[in-house]
Amino acid sequence: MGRSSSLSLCVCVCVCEERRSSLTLIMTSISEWYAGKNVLITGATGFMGKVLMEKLLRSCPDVNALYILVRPKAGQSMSERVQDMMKCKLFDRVREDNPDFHQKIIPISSELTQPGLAISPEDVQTLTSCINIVFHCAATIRFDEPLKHALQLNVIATQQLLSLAQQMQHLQAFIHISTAYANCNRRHIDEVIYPLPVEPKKLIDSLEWMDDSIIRDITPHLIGDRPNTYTYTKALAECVVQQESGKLNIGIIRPSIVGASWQEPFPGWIDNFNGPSGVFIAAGKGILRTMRASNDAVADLIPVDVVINLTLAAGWYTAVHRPKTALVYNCTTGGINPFHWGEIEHHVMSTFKRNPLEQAFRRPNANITSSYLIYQYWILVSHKFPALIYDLFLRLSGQKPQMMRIFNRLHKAIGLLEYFSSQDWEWNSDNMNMLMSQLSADDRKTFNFDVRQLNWPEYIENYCIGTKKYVLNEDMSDIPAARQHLRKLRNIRYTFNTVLLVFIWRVFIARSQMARNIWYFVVSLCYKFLSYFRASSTLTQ
Ligand SMILES: CCCCC/C=C\C/C=C\CCCCCCCC(=O)SCCNC(=O)CCNC(=O)[C@H](O)C(C)(C)COP(=O)(O)OP(=O)(O)OC[C@H]1O[C@@H](n2cnc3c(N)ncnc32)[C@H](O)[C@@H]1OP(=O)(O)O
Ligand SMILES: NC(=O)C1=CN([C@@H]2O[C@H](COP(=O)(O)OP(=O)(O)OC[C@H]3O[C@@H](n4cnc5c(N)ncnc54)[C@H](OP(=O)(O)O)[C@@H]3O)[C@@H](O)[C@H]2O)C=CC1
Repeated sequence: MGRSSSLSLCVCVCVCEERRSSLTLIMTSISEWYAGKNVLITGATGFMGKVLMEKLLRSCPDVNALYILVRPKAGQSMSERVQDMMKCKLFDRVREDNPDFHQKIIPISSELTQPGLAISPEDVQTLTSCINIVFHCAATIRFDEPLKHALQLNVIATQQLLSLAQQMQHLQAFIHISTAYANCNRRHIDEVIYPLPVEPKKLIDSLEWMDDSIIRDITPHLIGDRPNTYTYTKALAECVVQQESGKLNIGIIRPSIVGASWQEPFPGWIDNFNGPSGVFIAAGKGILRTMRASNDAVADLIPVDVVINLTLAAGWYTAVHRPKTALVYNCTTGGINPFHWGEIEHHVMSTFKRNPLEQAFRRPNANITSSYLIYQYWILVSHKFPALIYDLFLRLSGQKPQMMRIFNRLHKAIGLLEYFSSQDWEWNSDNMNMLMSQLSADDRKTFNFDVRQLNWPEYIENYCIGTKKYVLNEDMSDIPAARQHLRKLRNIRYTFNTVLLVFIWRVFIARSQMARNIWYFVVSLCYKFLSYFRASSTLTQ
């Protein structure tokens, strides 16, 4: 064989080998791909971070290690926080499968708002030499965060993490968690990174030297037609990811309103008051009686397990296919399986009537309205008036009044949410569909993000029960006592209404002949109506 033919054979063998190995790589299942991998997660102590860790440990049991960036908080050291977190009920299934699962979790001390993310040089060395994939979940999700802090965490920390990722020798994918509302100033949102009128780097440089009061003054001008600093800084973060991605393989996940789990690790898992959860709880406790929302607007809730399954699948796809530019995945339900706020209200109320929360303030009975005047009326009659009476009762019984304070906080919270519950958006979800089509039948089951199968009434019921069990730590066996409490509240209401009626009668009606005539007229009209309906129903029987 001549030199040239042996060379071409060698090239051919190499090409075939390369093709085979890339084919094998493409054919590997998601959990096979994660086998042996070292994963870096930010925001692991948060709602989504915990579900992400749980799913990785449970469905990708051969993953090598999860490196998590954690800070000490509320008097607890980093290790105490991680130990506490691993005791959480969320990890019950993982614990059952592998009681030593904690050995795979390697906490790294980090404060994301500090230079270099406050990671020690030894830890930087470890991370840069072993990490294969990064999931960046950490963020401040508060709607009222001062711009400087939101920028520090949501944008500058992302920039710093990207620069750390650039140094990682074996990194195959960087997945950034954004929000579907990053571009909520648009009605139709494609899976693209939209440019902003301001250059993120210039903004970061300018805000650095500015006084807090000046920043507060210019914040409304900067955020423009976005409702808060959260959505604005998440949009800036996307631009930073695009600009600073260099040679990294990037995926951006944009979930809408992340709610309790649909199926995994069990239905209804939720551990916070964010977004709709706080509203559901406040309504279930009988505190919230009204909220501004449009009955017909799409409630774009997305279960947390769906978001996490899509995120893990996107990690696999990004590493294996290495798309040339960052792929954005709008992770929403509205365009695929729409459900509306009016329907949510109905199912939430019905669930809490059947499964009441303990020690409710009043019987659950909330109504949403899009009318400002009706909303203000109900705020006065159903929130402020009962709060005043209750605080008066507390004062008279020697206790500290608290209800008005609770309502003021509630009004602030629902005021910040109403932007999202009063209008519709249209998200394109081509990349989510494309990703689904790339999965094997088994992966589609294990990492299910097909929201067409979501049964909303069942999901909302599990969500509400989840808030009761996992957020409020209430026992389902106490439901009879909670029902008894609601009956007591009903009797108090009947008594109160009767006393009020007698009072109105004594003060206004009994003193004037004309009021008495009107009163008798109304009563006789009601009586005639009742007799008419009784007679007509007897005839039809
Ligand atoms: C029954 C009919 C229902 C019909 C449904 C109608 C409408 C649906 C409602 C909402 C839909 C819109 C959701 C939009 C989400 C957009 C999607 C995103 O991108 S995700 C990010 C979501 N982010 C949030 O949701 C954060 C919003 N929260 C805040 O910004 C702040 O928490 C705050 C509301 C401004 C309150 O700040 P404050 O300083 O006053 O309090 P804290 O946050 O420090 O909390 C103190 C304490 O209270 C608990 N808490 C917080 N929120 C609530 C709440 N809503 N209800 C009850 N309790 C709440 C909190 O856990 C703290 O407790 P503790 O001190 O024990 O830790
Ligand atoms: N929840 C939702 O409805 C939606 C969320 N998202 C996005 O998903 C991601 C995760 O959200 P979610 O889990 O709900 O948020 P959480 O508020 O539950 O979690 C936030 C995480 O970020 C960490 N973090 C915050 N500040 C710092 C800091 N200075 N240094 C280190 N870590 C910090 C928190 O750590 P610590 O425990 O120490 O505070 C926590 O682990 C975010 O990027 C958010 O924008 C997008 C759409 C909807």
